[in-house]
Amino acid sequence: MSVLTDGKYFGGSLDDVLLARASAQLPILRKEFIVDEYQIIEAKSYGADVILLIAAVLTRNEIKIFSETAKSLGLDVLLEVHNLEELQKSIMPSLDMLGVNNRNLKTFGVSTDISKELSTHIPDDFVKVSESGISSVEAIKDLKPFGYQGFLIGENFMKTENPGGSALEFIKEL
Ligand SMILES: O=C(O)c1ccccc1NCC(=O)[C@H](O)[C@H](O)COP(=O)(O)O
Repeated sequence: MSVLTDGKYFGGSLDDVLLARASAQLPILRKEFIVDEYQIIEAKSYGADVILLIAAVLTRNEIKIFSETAKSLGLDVLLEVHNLEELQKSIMPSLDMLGVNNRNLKTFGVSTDISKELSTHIPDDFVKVSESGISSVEAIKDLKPFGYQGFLIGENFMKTENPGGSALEFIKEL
């Protein structure tokens, strides 16, 4: 379960992690622009299981330090990339999952083609996650042959009156 904790752009907060922790037994991802080790300690303290690191805003050295800090705290790490350059810069053993964001940050357009293109460049040691712009079961079925096992879906559920119920219905159809 992905919990956006960024307040400025998404209206989230760490209290949302506490609420999610108290409400569900699922692993919780703190979805945040992590730029400081302190945010990783916060994630652990508030009950998250996984942190997101965004390759577009971090150097390779920062990714190494932050992912090793997370692992030392027992957290898993999802590293997000948008292109091959970010992927090649970031691959290292302290990551658990590699996420390809289907949203182009320059145009905000979404296409799962980038997940397909990058899939062959992601070593099998990592869980492959396709992120954003997914709104149908067909899209998942289309991505699975490319090795994707995780799918980050937000708007498709959040725009409904009952996001939890919509997610359950969606999962039943898979
Ligand atoms: O994740 C991004 O790159 C992003 C860029 C601009 C606005 C919002 C963004 N992400 C917010 C989210 O966490 C999304 O809900 C998540 O990536 C899932 O995507 P979607 O299913 O398209 O909502």
